[in-house]
Amino acid sequence: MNRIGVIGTGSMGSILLEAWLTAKALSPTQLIVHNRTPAKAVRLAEKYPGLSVAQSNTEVAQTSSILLLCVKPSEYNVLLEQLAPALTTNHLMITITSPIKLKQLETQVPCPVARVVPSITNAAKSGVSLCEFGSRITQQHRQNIFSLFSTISQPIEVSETYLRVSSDITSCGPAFLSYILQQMIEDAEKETGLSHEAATYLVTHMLIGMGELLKQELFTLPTLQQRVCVPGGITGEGLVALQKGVPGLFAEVFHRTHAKFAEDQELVQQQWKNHVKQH
Ligand SMILES: NC(=O)C1=CN([C@@H]2O[C@H](COP(=O)(O)OP(=O)(O)OC[C@H]3O[C@@H](n4cnc5c(N)ncnc54)[C@H](OP(=O)(O)O)[C@@H]3O)[C@@H](O)[C@H]2O)C=CC1
Ligand SMILES: O=C(O)[C@@H]1CCC=N1
Repeated sequence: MNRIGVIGTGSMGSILLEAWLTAKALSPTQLIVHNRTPAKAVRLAEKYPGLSVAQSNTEVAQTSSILLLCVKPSEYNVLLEQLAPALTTNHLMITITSPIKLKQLETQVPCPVARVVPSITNAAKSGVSLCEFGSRITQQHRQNIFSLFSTISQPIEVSETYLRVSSDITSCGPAFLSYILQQMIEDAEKETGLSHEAATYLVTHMLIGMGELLKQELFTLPTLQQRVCVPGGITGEGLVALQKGVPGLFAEVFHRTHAKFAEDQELVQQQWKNHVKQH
């Protein structure tokens, strides 16, 4: 595998890097990193001997063929400017952010570009990563991307149309579901006096067990409900409350994420236009 340059070792950049290293899918010498605040990158190099820290993004581009961009959308302008002197048609650029269209990115760089939207679940070498490929991507690039991300996730290809909602489910989903489960814990505490610790323990292990049932394909989501809902039993009573409050709730979630996404896309476009004017 070619050397991989990870740019931005914040939350997601470091999660991906550590997932590959702990999975032994990559060795530290196959990676070079750079972060705007150097201390974050240095800490990783101390933890994983052999991992190189570049002094600049130009150095990352000069010493690696795959560039994994793990910065936020608003940080792309500066980053692309820093990379420009060293970028060639032989690089493969992978962005992990959603609001920047691949077509837009292709106008700024000479190399093939792809998007892989990861998920925090990849930290456990689990969950999905969403892949979208730009027009310069070859079959070989696809294979390389799939093989790299399959060591820590289930990579699947998505079209731009469904990228947002797919990412809402796979990347934002862990936050949404943990919020709901947090409510279960708090209400159990409030309504019955069960300790926070005990409720957290029960909820956590219920979720792990449920994940196992799905993983082992012993049940699907609908058959799980059917089997737990004993006719005339207690679960059905509890579900009545959920049936009142939950339908439509995720429609609102998706409306909000899509609106924020459109806002971010617009902001990026404006930023890029202003940037071009200034130069
Ligand atoms: N968190 C998640 O679960 C997921 C996040 N994503 C996407 O990943 C992207 C990054 O998110 P996240 O990791 O949470 O954000 P963070 O802010 O934690 O990480 C971004 C990092 O990029 C660094 N950075 C910014 N500009 C540069 C530059 N020019 N050169 C080098 N490093 C730079 C920042 O440095 P500094 O230390 O100076 O701030 C920071 O460490 C976002 O677009 C997000 O949508 C995608 C899927 C899931
Ligand atoms: O909250 C965010 O913007 C990112 C996108 C996917 C997960 N986290």
